[in-house]
This record gives sequence, C-alpha cells and structure tokens, in this order.
Amino acid sequence: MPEMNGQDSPSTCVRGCCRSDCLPLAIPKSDIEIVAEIARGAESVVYEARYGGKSVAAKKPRLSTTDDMDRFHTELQILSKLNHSNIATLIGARAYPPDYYFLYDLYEHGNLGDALHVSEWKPSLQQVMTIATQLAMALQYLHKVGIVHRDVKPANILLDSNWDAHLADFGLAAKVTDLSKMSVENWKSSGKPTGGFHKKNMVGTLLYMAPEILRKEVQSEKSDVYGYGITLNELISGVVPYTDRKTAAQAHTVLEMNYSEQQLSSAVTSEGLRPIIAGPESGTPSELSTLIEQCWHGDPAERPSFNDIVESLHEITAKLLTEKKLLVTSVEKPDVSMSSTTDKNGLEEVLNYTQQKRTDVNWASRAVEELRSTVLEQSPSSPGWLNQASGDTSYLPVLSMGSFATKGARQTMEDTNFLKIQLGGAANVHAFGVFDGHRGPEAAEFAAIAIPQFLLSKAFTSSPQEALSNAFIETDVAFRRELNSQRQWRKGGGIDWHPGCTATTALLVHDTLYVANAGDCRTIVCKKGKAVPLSTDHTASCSSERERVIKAGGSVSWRVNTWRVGAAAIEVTRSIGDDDLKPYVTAEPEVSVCKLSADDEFLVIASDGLWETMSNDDVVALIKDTVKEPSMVSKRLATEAVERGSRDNITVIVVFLTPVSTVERVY
Ligand SMILES: Nc1ncnc2c1ncn2[C@@H]1O[C@H](COP(=O)(O)OP(=O)(O)OP(=O)(O)O)[C@@H](O)[C@H]1O
Ligand SMILES: [Mn+2]
Ligand SMILES: [Mn+2]
Repeated sequence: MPEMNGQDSPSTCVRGCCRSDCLPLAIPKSDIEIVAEIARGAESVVYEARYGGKSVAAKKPRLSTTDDMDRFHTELQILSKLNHSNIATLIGARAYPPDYYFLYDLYEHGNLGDALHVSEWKPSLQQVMTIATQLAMALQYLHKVGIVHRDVKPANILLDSNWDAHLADFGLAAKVTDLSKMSVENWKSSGKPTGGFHKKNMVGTLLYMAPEILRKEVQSEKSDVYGYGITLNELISGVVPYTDRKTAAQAHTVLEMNYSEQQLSSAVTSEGLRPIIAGPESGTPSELSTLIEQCWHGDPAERPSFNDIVESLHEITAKLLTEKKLLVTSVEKPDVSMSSTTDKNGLEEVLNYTQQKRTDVNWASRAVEELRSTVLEQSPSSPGWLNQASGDTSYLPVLSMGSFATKGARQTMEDTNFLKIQLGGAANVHAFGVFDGHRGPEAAEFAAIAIPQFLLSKAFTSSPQEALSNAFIETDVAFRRELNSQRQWRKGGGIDWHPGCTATTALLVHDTLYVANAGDCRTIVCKKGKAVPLSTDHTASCSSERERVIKAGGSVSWRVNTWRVGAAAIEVTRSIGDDDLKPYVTAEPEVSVCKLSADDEFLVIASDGLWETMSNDDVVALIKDTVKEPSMVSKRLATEAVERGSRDNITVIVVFLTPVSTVERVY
C-alpha cells in the first residue's frame, strides 16, 4: 500500500518549495515498479508503472541542468494544486534525487495526436463537441486560477477509456504574474533543446505557437487560445497543421515544400498563414469554423477568452441539437470550484481553495484507481446490449439533456451525478445517474465514477437489468473495501465514519429504458402528458421495506418525526456504503423496464431535495410551462424547489425524448 501522508505533516519536495497536504511527494523509488515504456519525448520518458497495486503513468523528466531542475519544481508546484476533471490527475511524485518522477492516472487511449494520426481515430461530431468543450473548460479553469499552459497541442491531450479529454504536460506552464518577467528568449532556451532530433520536435510545437510567441513578444492567456484553435481544427479535420495527409497532393503542403522553421514562422506571423480550415464539406458547422478562426486570430486582443469559448460551444451545441445533428448535449457539469473562486490576483487563495477540496482523499480518483482492475468481460457468442444493432427496434427517441446541481440551503454539497452520452462509444446507449450522499460526500463521489464503469464491464455478458444490479452491488463492495483501507491509514480516527449514498441510474438502450434505484432519489417519465414514476422510494416509511430490513436482521424505529433504520437512524433503507448498516440497508437496486414510444416526452431524474417539495405532477406541470432547453429546465426545477422551502442539496437531470425547439415557449 502507498504511504499516505498524515494530515499533520504535509509532504514536501527535496528543496521544500513544493508541498501538498494530500499528495505524497516523496514516494520511495522501490514503491514504483516500471512496467513498460509508453513514450519518449524531448523532455521526458513516460512509463506505464505499478504503484500501490494500481497501474499508473510515471513521467521521468530528463534533468541535466539547474534550469531543468527549476522547471521540475515549478511544474510540481502547479500540478499538485490543480483539481479539475479535464486536467490529468497527479497521484504523487518522487521529488528527491537521484530519480525524479511524476505519477499520473493512466489514460488508456493515449494522446489525441496519436489517436488521430497513428490509430486514425475518426471522432464523431458528438465526440468533437465533447472534447472541444472539455478542453475549453480545463483551460477556462486554468486561466481562472492564473495559470497559462503554453503548450496546448494534441500530444498533450490525453484520452481516457470513455474518450473524455484530460489536459496534460505542465512542463511549460507558468503563472500569469510571472509571464511578463519572462522573456521569450530565455523561455525558449530553458525549455527546448535545438538541433538534430530535437529540431523536429521543435517544429512539432512550433505549429501550435501563436504569432506573438514566434515574434518573441510578450505572451498571455490568449496564446493558449491560439493553440486551442489550431488543435480544434486538427481534431475536426484529422490533418496535421500545414500538411495534407488525406489527399494525394502532398507537394502542396507547407512542410513538404521544405519550408524551413524560419519560413514557416514568418509566413504565420507576417502573411497570416494558417492550416486549411475544416469547412462545411467535412460536415463542420459553420459556427465552429468561425470560432476556430477567431481563436487563431493574429491579434491576441481579438481572440475570445475561454469564458467566451465555453459559452459559444454551448450555443453551437444547442443549435446542433435543434438541427438534429447532435442527439445529446455535450457534458456540462457544474464545477463547484469555479463558482466559488475569487478573482485573478487571488491565485494563492484559489489554489488553496482547490487544495482544501481534495484534502485527505479524492474519492472520485480513488474510484478510478479501484476500477483499474475491472475488465470488460467479453463473450464471443453475444453482441451484448452495447453493440445491439439499431435495426432491431423501430422507435428511436431523439434526445436532448441537461442537468443542474446546487447545494441549496446546505453548507456542503453531497450530491453527485453523471451523464454518459454514448456509453462506451455506442451510438444509441446512454446512461444517467444521480447520487445523494449522506454522512459525508465520499460514497456519492465514488459511485458516480464506479457505476458507469461496472455497468460497462458487463455489457457483453449480462442483460441490462443484471448489469445494473451488478454495478450497484460491485460499487458498494468496492467502496466499502476502499473505506476500510483508508480507515487503516487514518491514525486512530474513523470509527464513526460510515458515509453512504442513495443512487439512481437510468440506462437507455435504443428504445428501452432501464431504471435502477436504491434509496430515495427518483426517476419519472412524462407519458402522454402524465407523470409516471419509474422508481419507488426506499425509505423506512414504506412498510414492505421495513419488513425487508427486519427480516434481514436490522431494526426500525419511529424517531423524531419518521421511521428510521438502525442505530444510525437513517431514513433510507437501501444505499451504497453505510457499512455499519449492512447487510440490511442493501445496495441491491430495484430495476424497472420501460419500452419507450412517441408518447414519452421527457425523463426527470433527481435527488430527494427536489421531490421533498414538489410532487411528480408539479414537476411535469412546470416543465410544460418552461422553455424546452434541458439545462434551463433543470435549473428552474431546482430553483422552484428552493423557493418552496427545500432544505437539501438538489440535483436534477432532464432528458427530452422527442425533438424540442430551444425557442419554443408556452405562455
Ligand atoms: N498519464 C498518462 N497516461 C497515458 N499516456 C501518457 C500519460 N502521460 C503521458 N503520456 C504519454 O506520454 C507522452 C509524453 O508525455 P508529456 O507530454 O507529459 O511529456 P513531455 O516529455 O513533456 O512531452 P513534450 O515533448 O510534448 O514536451 C504523451 O504525449 C502521452 O502519449
Ligand atoms: Mn507533451
Ligand atoms: Mn512537455
């Protein structure tokens, strides 16, 4: 087991300039077992390695000069404080001689450049919009906390098993406040060796460099916007900038015409040369091409900020939905750390804030670790529900979806959710989950990651119902196992530490909806204008649940104002976690099955914070009376619940099942 840092002693690097309360920075060399080389670059070698029983990526930087050493420490200082779902997760480091390492989560599909040009992966428009949005949100976060990446390019974007994007390689990242002090001249010499093999590498990066950098002027956040524009165009077109690998006319390419570095630089800076933009012939929406052109504008002041870009992408997504070019919205997760951060010069404050958030254990990343060993079970005989051909079913709902989550009146947020569009890459399979944590957020954070993974692992060997049931039960087991090992690391404490969560997951396979529920989150469908519940609430107020608990060895009693279970006196009778109440507070879900038809208008999946003050009929009535944009509808529902006096965290997912216009209003 890896050594965890006690809360009282933050881990530090050899110099004492990098410190972290939650990440080990002094991992013993013997704890890192190198398995295989993944990539060898100008600045580092990256290996697949084993650490603490899990597969990780170990980046071993080449450190030959004191400048290299300084950069290692800057990279570690920055990395250890970042926390965003679309930034590569640092697990720890070895910041001691003679062998320095960064340990990262291992991203299964490697970097975006290789995916596009080596594996010849052809992302769908849906995947393009998702990656574009995820990357924009990562950079929005980074700029918000006052950091410029300075090396945005496909080789530095890592893809996980779900093809979700994670920005990596902070080797050139710098604080905005330090940029003006830094001349481009010394940045270049400190960062990049020249000549021979390295010269080739240099061009690789050069393609994504903004004109102001090539001109050796001062750079800013807007230089990242340029690199983002070039990268987005490459993602869409599948073409390396300034080459054209797809046509036979290879001589027309700039690089193959033997432009020297200098010539390319000067063409980019003074002639405004840019890669061939992906146009309508490739099915690229014109708004997206326009956005790319704005991003790679010659004048940094004319380029949009990442706040603008994220907003534009949402508008483009909404438009594509109404045109039915997209089935579902790109994932939008409200980022709690964004909304509560302060301004620019509060960098340290902001970084400290994000660090606080992950003090102790990051349960979402514990889930990722825990899941490394889960394998997709393959069955040669069955195509499974994931690969079921759509020809099998006559009706296919047209989806659009959105979500909203708020702390509401509470001090802390213990709800989580997920929206997995095209689960495992399957065109017509989608999954949505809402989790409501109690006695701490840990179980909910863990379950939102673990459930979709366990679900996928049985895609070929079990029916959707069985896969859902299994996912709940496996998640519960994995979470309680992880909790136990964390307990052992926490000196003395943790006896009264029994976090749990209620869970609902809706799995849509073509025209059939499977809803698994454990606890008091609820899913309803609006059918021919009427609310139809697809789950039952598992609380001790329900007599059949009380009987089940007692039969399984638990106790139920009337306390304060309602029926409650066990010594812990919780109201729900099924949950993930709550290890002091197992086995009678079971994680086994009830699963309902519903074949959809054109009569089914929308789904609402929400935590009890919504249902506490609004009936199923109230919810349906409010949606009918609202602009049919799923994110806005979700927010209106939550706001209404707060106004009606809900005291709880509220999470709402709304999924429209028939085409809706975002401009349609009912007055
Ligand atoms: N966590 C990871 N999971 C999977 N692959 C990774 C991971 N980290 C790095 N890689 C692979 O290693 C390559 C190099 O990693 P990285 O960009 O961090 O190193 P670098 O030496 O700074 O590279 P560069 O030459 O771009 O500066 C990536 O492009 C990717 O293919
Ligand atoms: Mn890199
Ligand atoms: Mn790098």
